[in-house]
Amino acid sequence: MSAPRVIQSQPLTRAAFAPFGDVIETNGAASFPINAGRTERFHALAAVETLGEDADAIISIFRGQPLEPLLIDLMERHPKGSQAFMPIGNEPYWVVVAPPGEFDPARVQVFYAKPGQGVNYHAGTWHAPLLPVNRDADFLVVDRRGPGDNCDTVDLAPPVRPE
Ligand SMILES: NC(=O)N[C@@H](O)C(=O)O
Ligand code: NI
Repeated sequence: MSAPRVIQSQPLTRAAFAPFGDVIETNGAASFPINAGRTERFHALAAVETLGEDADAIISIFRGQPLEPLLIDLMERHPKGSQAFMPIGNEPYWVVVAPPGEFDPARVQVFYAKPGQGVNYHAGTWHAPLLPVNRDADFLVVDRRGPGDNCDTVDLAPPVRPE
């Protein structure tokens, strides 16, 4: 395997992540009271895309493992639907993305997602598969179920090492 390309991570913010999808967090989000004021609703932080006939949205739990050695050599995209990851515990994770369209390795960016921060990849956004930083971690995942192939992959060479 060729020498890795180290990419410095950046904080996950709505503005920086906008070309790739949505950040699902309460920080900086509007809310309104419901349930007679006993609950705050942080409404519509992201929308679910399920393109094509007979497609629907499903909710799963992914138990992800860190990658050792931390070398990302594959990226994927889901052209027919969005994919959201919300950490269930308190573990940070790497978010490695590139804009939709033809994959351009020069446009790969790395975000460091803190506990409490979820992401919703828009349909077609290139991303590395789920990648906790330190230890196994569970995530609530909302994505598309439906006909047709919804996962394109591309090799990443040289591999990327987030930092
Ligand atoms: N394959 C699968 O369901 N998971 C990936 O899409 C991922 O982004 O982790
Ligand atoms: Ni995915």
